[in-house]
Amino acid sequence: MSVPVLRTAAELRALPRRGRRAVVMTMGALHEGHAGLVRAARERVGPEGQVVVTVFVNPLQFGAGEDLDRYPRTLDADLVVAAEAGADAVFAPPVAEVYPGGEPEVRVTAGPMGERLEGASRPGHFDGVLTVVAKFLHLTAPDVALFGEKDAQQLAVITRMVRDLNFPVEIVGVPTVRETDGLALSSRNRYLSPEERTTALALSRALFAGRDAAARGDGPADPEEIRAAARAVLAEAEKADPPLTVDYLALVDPSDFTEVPAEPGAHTGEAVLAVAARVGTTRLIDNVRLRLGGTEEAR
Ligand SMILES: Nc1ncnc2c1ncn2[C@@H]1O[C@H](COP(=O)(O)OP(=O)(O)OP(=O)(O)O)[C@@H](O)[C@H]1O
Ligand SMILES: CC(C)(CO)[C@@H](O)C(=O)[O-]
Ligand code: BAL
Repeated sequence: MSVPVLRTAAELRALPRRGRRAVVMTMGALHEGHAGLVRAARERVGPEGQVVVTVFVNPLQFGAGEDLDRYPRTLDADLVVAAEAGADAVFAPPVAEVYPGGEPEVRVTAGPMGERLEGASRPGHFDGVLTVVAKFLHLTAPDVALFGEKDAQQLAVITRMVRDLNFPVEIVGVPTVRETDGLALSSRNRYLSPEERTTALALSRALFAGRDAAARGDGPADPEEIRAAARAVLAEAEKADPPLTVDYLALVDPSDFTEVPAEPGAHTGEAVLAVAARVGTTRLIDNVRLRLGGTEEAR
């Protein structure tokens, strides 16, 4: 099974439009989470529509000392995954095609939301993400763009950019795909040794413990109990061998990623419990959505 690979903006422009067009943006090293996004894209546009997958490791969103150089680049395998999941074309440009003048002087700024959690740990990260997402939305001109809830803050800043800057596209979030033991699929999982992977399971276990705490009782959930339940699991993993180092654990409002206040009932409706941690040299993130009214969200 094969899929056409487009390397330049000119080749992409020459791709004839067919029905509604969906785009799934990725950094490659495709896994079943990405395949799920492509299948969801196909469902959105139907058999007569068009699904374009982008594969691009965007240097602009990596900070100094991050894993830009070692990030897995597996285009041949990615083409197979994209084709099998139902993509019609893959746009995989070289860096010089996306940034012909070198680093762009003009960028999209993510604003205050881009400085919280992931943005605090990775300064400038979301400006880099939004700049390339804006470029790819212009280049692919989709009716709909799909992003994973695994990167919940990224999904929120992209949704905000599209609203604030009037991009004519629908943004759709797709639930996180997990291994049967709970680990969220991520391209960076392939950095993990078997022992590190065992420790890394604490991320999802902590989130599920927080979600269980939210579902206990009848009244409004207690944010401090949720945080404490998750923190207890992480604390154990900080003593494991190899250990986990927590970057942040936060219970936030999904629309702007501000912290949910400690008092039960002060924030009603949905919240996101998010975690970032390092195991060895690998930094992983994960999150779950939960209802502070006490009703458990479906996984
Ligand atoms: N497990 C998953 N379930 C659903 N969507 C996912 C999953 N993993 C990644 N995605 C989504 O796929 C898109 C491309 O993400 P990306 O290529 O960075 O993959 P990744 O596995 O998150 O990689 P990384 O390890 O670099 O974070 C994003 O919208 C991301 O949220
Ligand atoms: C959205 C994205 C493709 C932009 O480089 C990237 O941040 C990712 O893979 O999530
Ligand atoms: N999946 C988010 C892209 C990044 O970590 O840079």
